[in-house]
Amino acid sequence: MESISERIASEIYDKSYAIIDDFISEELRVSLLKEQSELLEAGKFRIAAVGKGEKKQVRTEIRNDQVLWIDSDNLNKFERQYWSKVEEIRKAINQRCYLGLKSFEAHFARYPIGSFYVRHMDQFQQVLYRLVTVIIYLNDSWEEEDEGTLRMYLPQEDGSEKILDVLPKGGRLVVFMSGEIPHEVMPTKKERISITGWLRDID
Ligand SMILES: O=C(O)CCC(=O)C(=O)O
Ligand SMILES: [Fe+2]
Repeated sequence: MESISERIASEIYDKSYAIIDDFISEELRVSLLKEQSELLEAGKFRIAAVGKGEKKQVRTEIRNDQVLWIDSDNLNKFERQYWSKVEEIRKAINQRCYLGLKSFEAHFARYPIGSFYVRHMDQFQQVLYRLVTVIIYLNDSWEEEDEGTLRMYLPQEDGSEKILDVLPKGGRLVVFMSGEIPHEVMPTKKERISITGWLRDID
């Protein structure tokens, strides 16, 4: 039987994205959410920046979430559980799509009420090594009226785009090709928590 990772890899191969509900257990989701709120309390989060290197700057008209990078050399028990599940995805995508993915980098992201991230692409000049975006949502509950959807602009064969709105439901995993799918976070009406990461072709 096909594993979840193999299913993700074949969906990435076929349509450049995959959405998997209940990718992590409730126990793991709650533990990661709790860790996030403790780190927030401790003042560890920073206003997210855009760009990289010398071009890096805070531009709150583009994005106004807060992030905290996870140190992949010092993972705690729960982070390690998530990393090992992503590792399965990395291997499966490499087998199916020959992308040569080597490593994973990720940060917690917190979107306070009213915050957003305008349309963008995750792979650009400074970060061409970001090949696949992997997002896990940690929210306790999410309804249509909470808004804050991930809006994906799926390129169509005829050159047009198809909009796909994804609710950031807890336990839901979204994977997509970083250089192929423009996307945005619509303004949220409820605090919105996730871990966003990228599979890379560098160590
Ligand atoms: O949280 C999301 O749904 C998307 C976040 C995002 O696009 C990013 O951090 O680059
Ligand atoms: Fe993004």
